Amino acid sequence: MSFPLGCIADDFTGATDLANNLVRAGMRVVQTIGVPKGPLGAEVDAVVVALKSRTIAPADAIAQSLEALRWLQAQGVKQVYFKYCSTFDSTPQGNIGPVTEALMDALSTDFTIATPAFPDNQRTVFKGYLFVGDMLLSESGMKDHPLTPMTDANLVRVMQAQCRRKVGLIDHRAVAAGADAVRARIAQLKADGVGIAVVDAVSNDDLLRLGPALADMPLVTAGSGVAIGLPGNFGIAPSPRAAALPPVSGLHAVVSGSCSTATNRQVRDFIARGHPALALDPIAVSEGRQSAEEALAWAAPMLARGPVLVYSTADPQEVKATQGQLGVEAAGALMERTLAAVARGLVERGVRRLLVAGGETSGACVQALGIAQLQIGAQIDPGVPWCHALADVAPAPGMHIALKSGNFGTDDFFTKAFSA
Ligand SMILES: Nc1ncnc2c1ncn2[C@@H]1O[C@H](COP(=O)(O)OP(=O)(O)OP(=O)(O)O)[C@@H](O)[C@H]1O
Ligand SMILES: O=C(O)[C@@H](O)C(=O)CO
Repeated sequence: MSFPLGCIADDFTGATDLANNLVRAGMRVVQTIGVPKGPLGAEVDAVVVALKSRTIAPADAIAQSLEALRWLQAQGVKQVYFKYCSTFDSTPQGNIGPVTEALMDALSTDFTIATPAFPDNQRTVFKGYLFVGDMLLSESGMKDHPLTPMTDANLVRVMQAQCRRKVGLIDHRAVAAGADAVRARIAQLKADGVGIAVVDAVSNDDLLRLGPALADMPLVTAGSGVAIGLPGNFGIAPSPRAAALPPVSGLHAVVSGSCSTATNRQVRDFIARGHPALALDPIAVSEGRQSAEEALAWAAPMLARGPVLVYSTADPQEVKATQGQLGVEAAGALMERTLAAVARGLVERGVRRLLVAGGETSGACVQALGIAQLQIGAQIDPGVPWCHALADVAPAPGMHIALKSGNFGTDDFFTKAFSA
């Protein structure tokens, strides 16, 4: 079965974020975990292939993205969307620039756009500068990111450092004037030898005006925001039917390995509401004083009463101290393994609505559950929908799972999600 829009996302929660915006704009969307081996076997309007290519070596990110592109082309897609983070997470080596150029080469196209604008989550671009809330990207927490510190908010400069092609800007004057003005600006940029243009957008209206100007572009690169303006190009309008998921019934749980500011607030809020929560300490786990089995033994009698939380979420000082003792990668890998085993054990014990917080943690949990694809449902908060999946331990009728990016969601997200 063919579908018109094919997407490649550089991480799992980011893929879900993109899929969520497409669903809200009326598309029926499936997210695949990695590149599928064959055709999908489901009737959809878009597929998002979720990779884990954000921080791997550029050559590997290119190879994986091209493999995803070949699969999408074999399904007959009309347009390709490369999704990266709304905070433009990358290093001077990539991977946003190198993957964009490799996809342009493979699609034989001489022009594309680049914009992480996602106004629903306070990511706006003006005069080529990315703002996170009221702060420039370079003044936000992203300046201290351990893997992709973002110290320059000027995206034309950031993108140019990663690209061979000339990078330009479609500024807010053109976007505010509408699709014809954007088309005229693109023609001018092409005549000046520009191959990739950063696009200003400070509101959803900007993104909706931009959409029609992208109708004939073989490749679009962006955060998830641009997605709200694309389904109209394929004659698709918003409809609640796009978000309908097969119903499931069962127990509720949250697993959190994210240590972001937002997730720390969400954990505190969940506990303050009197819900049962168990903290896993990486040092105790590394010394065998805590384990996934123990966490499951703690959770089992509690599950019938409502959602339980198992978390290793900690504040920055605790995380630093742990990393100092175990090493950054070893601490991360240990907790990903442990929380993934907890997620699997919870589903084995009857959990059928599972919320996972953190991109890496989500990747580990989805893989431990043997989930190959997710059907995207209704939004809980911007960027985070409930999804339906079949897992090794949750065969038909399956389970509902939500993958929350570290920075997304309101403080009461862990309780609100289960009443959504
Ligand atoms: N207490 C802890 N100390 C050190 N590392 C931890 C601790 N708890 C979790 N980790 C690790 O920190 C990393 C958190 O990354 P993850 O991507 O899951 O969350 P995030 O960065 O908040 O989310 P996103 O990528 O969506 O922004 C994981 O590798 C996790 O295993
Ligand atoms: O765009 C975002 O901010 C998210 O979808 C994401 O990619 C977080 O990793």
